[in-house]
Amino acid sequence: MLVSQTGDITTFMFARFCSVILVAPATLIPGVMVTIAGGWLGKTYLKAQLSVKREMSNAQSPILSHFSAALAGLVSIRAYGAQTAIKRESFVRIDKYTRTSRAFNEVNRWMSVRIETMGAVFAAGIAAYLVYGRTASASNTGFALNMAVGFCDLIRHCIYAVNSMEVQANSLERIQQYLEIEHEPKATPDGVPPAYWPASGKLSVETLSAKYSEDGPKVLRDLNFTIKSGERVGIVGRTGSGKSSLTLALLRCILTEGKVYLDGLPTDSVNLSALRSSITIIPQVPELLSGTLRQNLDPFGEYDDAVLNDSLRAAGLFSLQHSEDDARLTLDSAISSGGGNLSVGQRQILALARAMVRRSKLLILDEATSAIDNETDNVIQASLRNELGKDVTLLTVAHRLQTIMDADKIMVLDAGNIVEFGEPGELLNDEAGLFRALVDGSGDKDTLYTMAKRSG
Ligand SMILES: Nc1ncnc2c1ncn2[C@@H]1O[C@H](COP(=O)(O)OP(=O)(O)OP(=O)(O)O)[C@@H](O)[C@H]1O
Repeated sequence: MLVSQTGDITTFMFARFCSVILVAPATLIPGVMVTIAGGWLGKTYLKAQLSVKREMSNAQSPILSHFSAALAGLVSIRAYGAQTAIKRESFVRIDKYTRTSRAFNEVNRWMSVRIETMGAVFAAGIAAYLVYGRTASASNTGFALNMAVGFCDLIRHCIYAVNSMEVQANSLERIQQYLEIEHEPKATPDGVPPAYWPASGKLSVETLSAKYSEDGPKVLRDLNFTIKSGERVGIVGRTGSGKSSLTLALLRCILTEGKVYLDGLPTDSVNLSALRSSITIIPQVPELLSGTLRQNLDPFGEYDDAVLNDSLRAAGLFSLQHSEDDARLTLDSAISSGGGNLSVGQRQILALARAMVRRSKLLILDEATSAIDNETDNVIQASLRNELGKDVTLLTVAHRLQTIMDADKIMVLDAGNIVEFGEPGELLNDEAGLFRALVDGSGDKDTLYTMAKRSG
């Protein structure tokens, strides 16, 4: 649209210029000079204006983010009496923005003053020439003057139009950059697995390596392991050892090499959407959608309320709330964007309920490191132990060793390698083992040994 607008303005300019030349041919040279001068002014203005505009946009976003952060934290600001500090910071940011926007307006004024002066001199020159020099008729003089004044106005409009085009072309460049972001392969009909898949949670991994980018380092190195259907496996390791990367590799969220078989089917031959809908991952802080709790559990309206309530009960939500509590969660409770009106523990319980509704055979739990109160944590652990089907394989990325001491097996990762994989008691017997070192180094060592003995 801007291109056609610029084209229209140029046509009008040309028509007006020709009209002036027809009445007063001697104005051809001054007219061309005015056009060239206008072009030069426009070029200089564009150069200055683009960088000032960039500064202005850079100064604008901190104000907006500061305002939205202040709005989100209004209660804390009042509670801690931080109004003055927030106001002071707002003024600093507004001052910075005002300085740049003042420079922006001054650049505009610089251009307008010159174009208008040039137009006035041009029109006055033509008027003097037609009245005292060529003595054209009154109607021709009026016509030529009208055209000349409009001509200079059009030069200014043309400069503004080209300028807006340049500014908006920058936004197009940004859109282009987003369009060029690498996409995951699209779902194809060939990769649709049979409807019964996965019938079990058996997981086999052969020489699985993974990295985050083509030229990045390997974060998982040639992992080989098999997990029987229904087994509970705890994944432990020091920070950065590759625990979360392993969960992402199983979901093919990062670049992988090697083979992963879920219920006998190689996952790289399965559609990504089919693969991801058959595995449920409960991240440390689960994301929820804004809507009702029912919509979050069953976004496509496939299950009736009895099934949904059953999953909430099995996940342990009802044991945490009293029936007379007005704030208790029900299927009709409103959930705000991201699940912001629920605690992390409640969100994990809902994510667990979601996994139960979907009857996933492979459940990956990234244990919440953020403070979950003991009662909620116990409820989640009890639900995982007692309510999941016997054929559901559970992988728990553990940050607290207590959670996985009664697991069937423990996988210990170190620098992207599996260094130990076996039953907890067996690993504890290895005095030089990493798992033993982790247990011995933890504050609740005695409890952990007792737990391992009891489950062994
Ligand atoms: N988005 C990423 N891009 C590139 N490298 C990453 C990314 N996330 C993690 N890594 C790297 O992958 C390696 C394994 O990290 P990962 O997050 O899997 O460890 P972790 O064992 O889950 O750690 P933590 O217990 O702290 O969560 C680390 O070396 C880390 O630097």
